[in-house]
Amino acid sequence: MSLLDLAPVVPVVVVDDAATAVPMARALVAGGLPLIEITLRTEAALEAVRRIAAEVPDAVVGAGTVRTADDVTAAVEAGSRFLVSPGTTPGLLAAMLASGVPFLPGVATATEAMTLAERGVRELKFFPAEAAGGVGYLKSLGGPLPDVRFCPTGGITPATAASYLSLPNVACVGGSWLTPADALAQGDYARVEKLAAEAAALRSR
Ligand SMILES: O=C(O)C(=O)C[C@H](O)[C@H](O)COP(=O)(O)O
Repeated sequence: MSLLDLAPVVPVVVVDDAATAVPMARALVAGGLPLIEITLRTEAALEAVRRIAAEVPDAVVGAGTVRTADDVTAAVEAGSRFLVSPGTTPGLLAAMLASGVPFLPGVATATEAMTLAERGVRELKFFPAEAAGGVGYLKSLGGPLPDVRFCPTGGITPATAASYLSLPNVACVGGSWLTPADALAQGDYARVEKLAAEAAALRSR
């Protein structure tokens, strides 16, 4: 089974304070979303990955915003069990292939998806989903590229997630709406759990 089949929604989290990481991850898991992507955009990100990997065994924590080979090394050393990137360069792809963990490289065009499929990589992040063409664009890619599965991310909301999930080439969607910055800042993990439970109830087909 693929990582993409663990949950219909992958929470994409920006962690400003590593102290929020463990209770946040517990709330997401309790709500039914075990796959958690911590974006490497903040100083606290790697520490957040370390803490979740050590203290929340039911979570499958990974790193997002992976852009370089050094990011790959740091993310895996911290305990990331998967890697997600916004786009894919040859150097980054080589590092991800060598990492030993599953990864979702970012693409936004048919050519990029075909280039990765040529390398045997057929589970991809479609980013930035809404801005790059949304549901209609992914539906169009499904005709000529039926063997490629996507996790669209970028601009997806609770209101639009279901329409993405209804596509046969969409396995799950990613989004930041599960962990609003104010909820994390206030320690409102009950709100995170509620948002996660609503998202977990979205069915893919
Ligand atoms: O950080 C990364 O690796 C990215 O590629 C960008 C994120 O996937 C989006 O920023 C998701 O955020 P929303 O659009 O608010 O749901």
